[in-house]
Amino acid sequence: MIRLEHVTKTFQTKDGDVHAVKDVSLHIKEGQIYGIIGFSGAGKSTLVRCINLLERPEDGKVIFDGKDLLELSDKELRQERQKMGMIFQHFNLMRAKTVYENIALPLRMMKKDKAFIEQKVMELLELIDLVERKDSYPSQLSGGQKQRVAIARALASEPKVLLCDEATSALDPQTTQSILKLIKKVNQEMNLTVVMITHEMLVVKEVCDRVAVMENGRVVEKDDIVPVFVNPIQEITKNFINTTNNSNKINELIKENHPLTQLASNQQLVKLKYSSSNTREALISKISRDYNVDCSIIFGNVEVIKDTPLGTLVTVFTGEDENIRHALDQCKKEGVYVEVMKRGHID
Ligand SMILES: Nc1ncnc2c1ncn2[C@@H]1O[C@H](COP(=O)(O)OP(=O)(O)OP(=O)(O)O)[C@@H](O)[C@H]1O
Repeated sequence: MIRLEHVTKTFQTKDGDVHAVKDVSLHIKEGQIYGIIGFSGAGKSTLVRCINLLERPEDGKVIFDGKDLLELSDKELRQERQKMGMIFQHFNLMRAKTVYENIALPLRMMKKDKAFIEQKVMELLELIDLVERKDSYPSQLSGGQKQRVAIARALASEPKVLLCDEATSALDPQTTQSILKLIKKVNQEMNLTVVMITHEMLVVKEVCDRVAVMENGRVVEKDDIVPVFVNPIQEITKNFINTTNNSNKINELIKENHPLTQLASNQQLVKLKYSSSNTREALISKISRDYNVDCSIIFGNVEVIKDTPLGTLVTVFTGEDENIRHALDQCKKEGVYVEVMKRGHID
């Protein structure tokens, strides 16, 4: 659906060149919800604005629906842009227009007739559950309601893609959930491809199928969502993931040499992560029996990544070195992520 190939965007400023996006290649498939995460200034907004050419990259290709957008005439580009809706952190609604008129705006620009507009806007108002507020003005709505109107306006031209630039960043956690639910719904019911820029891993965890992590203009890691959560490679990705649960607390306890993490010479402290719901009990008791090791869990957590449960266990393994090694090899064979966090040593 969208293929970015070696996209590069540099801004010339009076203080010199700002390399906002450097050599980024991504493939966003039809029907996917694709997250782009990074800290402020990482280049996320610039990258997403390169997708609809609100920013023109100086290098690379932006291929949408098989067409290289950089090769199109202005008229052709306008047509392709109609297939991409966009929503923003601060909603960008027209203050002097009602909810109804805000949603109707793109249809009026497309010169659709009155009956078509009426039907489409009412459909969209029902979708966003705001039929009763059709004559309200944006200033009379809550943040969540404004974002719903912005989503309806973005969907009015029946786009194939919805670009979301920090769409939930100005909203409280509960309203964020309701907007994410709406985005998931339109993704599933309308087969809409969604690109979500965010600095919140919780948003990615809730809705995305795939994620790219940006740092200093580059994509430093990209993968499907479950593998990223099970086995993040880059430090920045690990830090983002740590914001979604408290399993990193154990690292602090290790640093402090907390009694929970003090080990005898025949013990190892091991983090296990698994992505299917029934692995835990069966695997732990099985390896304990088969390899003659004791496993005592000191931390356990299950979180749901999109719709997949992902478990984390921090476990003290007690036994012969050789036996623990075999037990951990068995875990790896079963698809469990294994990280030895600390080994006991002979004083
Ligand atoms: N029009 C512009 N002119 C000059 N520099 C720009 C322009 N737009 C963005 N930048 C710079 O490019 C870099 C990337 O900015 P961008 O807004 O893409 O990052 P971001 O990850 O979306 O951050 P944020 O979440 O804060 O918006 C920053 O250093 C920013 O200052």
